[in-house]
Amino acid sequence: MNLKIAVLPGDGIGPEVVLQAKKALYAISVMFDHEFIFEDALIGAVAIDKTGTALPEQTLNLCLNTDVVLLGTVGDGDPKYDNNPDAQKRPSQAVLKLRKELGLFANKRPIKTYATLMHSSPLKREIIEGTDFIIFRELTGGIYFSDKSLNDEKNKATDVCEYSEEEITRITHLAFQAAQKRRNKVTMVDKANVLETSRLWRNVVQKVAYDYPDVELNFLFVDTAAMQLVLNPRQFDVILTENLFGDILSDEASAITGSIGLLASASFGTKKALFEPIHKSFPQAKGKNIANPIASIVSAAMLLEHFGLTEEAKLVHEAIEKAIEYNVVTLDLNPGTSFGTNEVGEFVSNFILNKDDLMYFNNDNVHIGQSTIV
Ligand SMILES: NC(=O)C1=CN([C@@H]2O[C@H](COP(=O)(O)OP(=O)(O)OC[C@H]3O[C@@H](n4cnc5c(N)ncnc54)[C@H](O)[C@@H]3O)[C@@H](O)[C@H]2O)C=CC1
Ligand SMILES: CC(C)CC(=O)C(=O)O
Ligand SMILES: [Mg+2]
Repeated sequence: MNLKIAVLPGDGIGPEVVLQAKKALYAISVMFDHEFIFEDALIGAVAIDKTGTALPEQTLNLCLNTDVVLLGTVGDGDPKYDNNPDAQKRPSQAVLKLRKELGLFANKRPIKTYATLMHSSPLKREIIEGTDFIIFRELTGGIYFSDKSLNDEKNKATDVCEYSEEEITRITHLAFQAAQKRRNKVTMVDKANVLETSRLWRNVVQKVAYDYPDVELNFLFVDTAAMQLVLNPRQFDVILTENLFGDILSDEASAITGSIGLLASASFGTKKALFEPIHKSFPQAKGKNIANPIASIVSAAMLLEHFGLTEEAKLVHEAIEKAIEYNVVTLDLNPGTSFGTNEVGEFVSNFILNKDDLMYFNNDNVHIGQSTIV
């Protein structure tokens, strides 16, 4: 398959982790005889410094004219970016604008525990073992996108939350269809005891649910859902929710798996698809070779799945599982590790390339080169 991939490394750890995803994709293209053409473009603080805007026209055009987008992370940590009164000069705004322009109304975030990583989560093994669910987050509506204002005295601000039936309906169908391929259960998360938008969500979701009689639907208030996520995460199959709640709950859910550095997301909708880690730019780790690249590499696997390259995606997941199994992991998963971002990425791409001359040693100094793995 020929694929033209727009790569937006961004800021902070973005360039380091996205490089590992690119290496994995390149290795896949070699092994499966695909042609993947990568083209890098600017986004975020680096784009502001070089062009004066967080999402340059050139970047947007590239994304609109390629098959798919691989995004790193944006945001530099310097408040001069995040607090800039001009929205065009805020890195997060670039991500929102990109989502809107590419029609990415659905965001899929799988949360799954790795059998060999139970010790990395602060939660008890008996609670988290076997957790496997997906958060379907609405991505181009709600409070992040509606009207905002600050009065002249700068002592009163508003963020309006708005949703239409159409916006709710289209993602609800996708969530139910996903549930049909899994364990046939959708949990809709809202705050319908307080919010008008949540009451609309409930009505619309209930209406759509008639088309999927084989799928069980239940509702949870978001505060209860936040508690249930850490008390009994195995109860969930597909969580369907609005933009803000999905953003917050997915970061919380990462604690179940052991690190936010493990979780990736796929965004799709009316035009293009985009793949990125769920974490942000972790500016404190920039350039230190300590960021976990697995979330970004999983996002590459999700990209492959999106194009029907199932075997290829499986191999990427297998490589990641091997890295974890052999403790070739970063600091967030093993405080005594001798491996960094690059080494984990190298392990994964070498595994894909089936190299038999690896000279990796795990933390117990046991040789774990490819020849001993397969
Ligand atoms: N999509 C994006 O890239 C977005 C980025 N931002 C920006 O990101 C910056 C940082 O935000 P934070 O709230 O600190 O969140 P963050 O996700 O960057 O980091 C929070 C914590 O998560 C952990 N972490 C995150 N990624 C990791 C990785 N790959 N490996 C290991 N540990 C990891 C670290 O312990 C870190 O201290 C801010 O400047 C913010 O504006 C904001 C919105 C969207
Ligand atoms: C721009 C933000 C809403 C990004 C974010 O935190 C996310 O999508 O997880
Ligand atoms: Mg977030």
